[in-house]
Formats: sequence, structure tokens, C-alpha cells
Amino acid sequence: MAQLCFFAGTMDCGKSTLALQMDHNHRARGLVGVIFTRLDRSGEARLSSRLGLSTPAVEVGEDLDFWDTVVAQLSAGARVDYLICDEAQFYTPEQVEQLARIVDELDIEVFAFGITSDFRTELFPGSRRLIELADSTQVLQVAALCWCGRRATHNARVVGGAMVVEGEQVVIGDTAEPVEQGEVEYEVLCRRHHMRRMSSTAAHAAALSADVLPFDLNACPVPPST
Ligand SMILES: Nc1ncnc2c1ncn2[C@@H]1O[C@H](COP(=O)(O)OP(=O)(O)O)[C@@H](O)[C@H]1O
Ligand SMILES: Cc1cn([C@H]2C[C@H](O)[C@@H](COP(=O)(O)O)O2)c(=O)[nH]c1=O
Repeated sequence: MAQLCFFAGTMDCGKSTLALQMDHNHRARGLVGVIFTRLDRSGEARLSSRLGLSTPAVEVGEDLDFWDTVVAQLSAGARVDYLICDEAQFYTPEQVEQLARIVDELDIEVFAFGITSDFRTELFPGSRRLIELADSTQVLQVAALCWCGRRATHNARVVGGAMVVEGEQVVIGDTAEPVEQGEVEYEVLCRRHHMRRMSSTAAHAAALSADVLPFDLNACPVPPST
């Protein structure tokens, strides 16, 4: 029996790489799949991994109906054994429901990949619906790390080195440093540092100022107030 599987994790934990591997392994056994994505960093209608691999994909616009798309392909005589759905956090809840229907009524496997929460730690609507409906939700094993060395569990949005917690939910970007100053970048953090709004730049600055703190109090002309 087919299943709706959600592979979740922070940014940069290998979701798109796994999506490409799942596609490769299924194709290698003669199965036929359709690859979908939405708003991939590399441009429209491509699924790309930071490891350098990428493949053409069907771009999921807001109006795309997965059920109609797959039924049209089957009606035209094409075979469809599985769907790969990357950047699934950006899908609408209705589109996730269409995916569940495809699994249940057409017995087609659906492998969805996405980040669960946004830069404010709030669930994306697509991810919320996936968590509600999926047969399984798996957190990827390869841990992305916070600058402190702990497992990164949250995504932070950073502008000019400072973490921001207000803004549009969707702003496409990367975890690499932006080319243009003032552009949005993302950084993965552990919960502790996400809640303290401590990006690596802020931590570095704090470490530098701590280095200059232990000055000689006796040399101070005015006694410091307590
Ligand atoms: N130069 C590299 N060498 C080895 N692994 C790398 C390199 N660059 C990126 N990666 C791996 O790729 C992962 C990101 O993969 P990607 O599929 O793009 O992530 P996601 O889709 O979850 O954002 C990183 O966590 C890291 O494990
Ligand atoms: C946290 C967060 C992320 N995004 C965007 C940034 C990237 O374009 C994608 C995630 O891609 P990845 O392959 O998982 O690295 O999502 C966003 O729009 N809003 C957010 O809050």
C-alpha cells in the first residue's frame, strides 16, 4: 500500500539531496516518478541540492492541482509510480490534501520534503497539513549544527548579521553569505540560541567584547557603581 511520507528538517540538512537520491533509487528499479518543487533557490522548475546535483521539476504554482495533474498523465497513458515533492512547506494545505488523496485512491507513493517551521518558529501551512496527514514524518538523520555545536533545530533569518523576527513568511534565500549587503540570509540554530536571538555574528561580537571586559578595576578613576 502506498504511503504519504514527510521528510522534515531544518534548512541545509540534506532534504533536497535525499529527494534526488530517492528519485534515483526508484528510477534505477524501473519505476516512473514525477518531480515537483516550488520556489527552489536555483530558479523555477528545478530541484537543486547544495551538493551540486539538480534536476528539472514541475513548478508547483498556487493553482496547481496535484490530483488533476496526475490523473491527466494517467489518462494520457503515462505510468506514475511515485511523486517527489520538494519545498513542500510552500504548498497550500489543499495541495497537501490532494497528495493524500493520490496516495489513498491511486496507490501512488508520495515523498514530500520540507522545513517545518519558519524564521519565527511557526509552522508553514503546508508542513502543518503534512504533519497532520502523513503516514510518517521523519526528521533527517544528518544533523545541521548550530554555531555552538549543538544540533540545529530552528531556522533563523539574518540581515546584516542580526537575527530578525518580523517580516514576510516567504523570502527565498540561502544559508551561505549573501552577495549583496542587506540581503536576507538564513542560519540554522539550536533552540537556546534561536530564543536568545544569537546568530553566529552576534555570538562572535559578544565573545570579542567579553575579551576586553576583564579590565583592572583598581585602575578605574571613578569607582564603578554597584
Ligand atoms: N562541500 C560539501 N561537502 C560535503 N557535503 C556538503 C557540501 N556542501 C553541502 N553539503 C551537504 O549538503 C547538505 C545540504 O544539502 P541540501 O540537500 O541542499 O539541503 P536542504 O535541501 O535540506 O536545504 C549539508 O547539510 C551538507 O551535509
Ligand atoms: C526559514 C525560512 C526559509 N524560507 C525559505 C528559504 C529557502 O529558499 C527555503 C528553504 O530551502 P532549503 O532547501 O530547505 O534550504 O525556504 C522562507 O521563505 N521563510 C522562512 O522563514
